[in-house]
Amino acid sequence: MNNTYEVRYASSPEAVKQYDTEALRKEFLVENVMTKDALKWVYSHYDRYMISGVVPVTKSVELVSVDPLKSENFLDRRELGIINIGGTGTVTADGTEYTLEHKEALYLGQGNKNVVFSSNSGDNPAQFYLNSTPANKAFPNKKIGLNDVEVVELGSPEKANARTLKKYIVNSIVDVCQLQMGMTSIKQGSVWNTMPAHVHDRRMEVYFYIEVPEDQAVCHFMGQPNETRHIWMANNQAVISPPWSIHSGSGTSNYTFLWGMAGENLDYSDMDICKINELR
Ligand SMILES: O=C(O)C(=O)C[C@H](O)C(=O)CO
Ligand SMILES: [Zn+2]
Repeated sequence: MNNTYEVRYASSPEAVKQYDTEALRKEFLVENVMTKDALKWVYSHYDRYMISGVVPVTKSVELVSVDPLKSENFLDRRELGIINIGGTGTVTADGTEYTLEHKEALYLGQGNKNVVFSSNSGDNPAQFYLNSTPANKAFPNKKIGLNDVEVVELGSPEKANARTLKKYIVNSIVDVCQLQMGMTSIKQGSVWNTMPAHVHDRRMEVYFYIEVPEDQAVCHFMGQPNETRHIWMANNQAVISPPWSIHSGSGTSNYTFLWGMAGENLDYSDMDICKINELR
């Protein structure tokens, strides 16, 4: 099957307190995000956020609707964000071709019907990371190149959290209904992302860890600030962060991650910052 899906229901903070390692991983970790020549979706009931990744190697892959959407076309009532973490690729949307180089992004608005993903070379295929959220208005498609992103330098080497955050799909760059996406790269010698940690009960979030060396790992922290849990993660794995949860990580080396979110507002800086010495 070229297009499959898996549903993840939402869990309450009280329920998650009781989860063991296996249950936490089953509910929140997405182990296989990037699929060769096919699209496999995770449909989260947190803000009906959808997560997938496609690596077209031997053929082009078409975006088709999946059963939970009950719509003829995938984007009839949705918007889609795409970030390419592989070689050069092309996304064709209703006949318009968008070439995405490594770490370039594309926003596709509600109403696109025929969307096809392809790689320029099967030897160095594109790796399209996809996030989709419900939409109620058709905004124009827009490519976001490396010169279009908003860059923010955060943290410091002394606190082991020096990192570069790049905003790709945010409402100061592209008109969106609710989707926001970007990329944060931890600098060499630093290990922490999103520390001090924060919560934004208005928006859920999904992290997709990339550029984690094969023999290394990232420990992702989640939970309410006074009741945290952790999930050990490998390269190219994603984790769903409920709106009531912190989302932060520490690696055994430096790494990069793509973040995406959706919910009540489009205010990236609307975060309730946690005091580090009050985390439990
Ligand atoms: O390193 C960071 O800090 C982040 O990348 C934070 C995410 O962008 C985020 O959590 C946005 O709400
Ligand atoms: Zn956040």
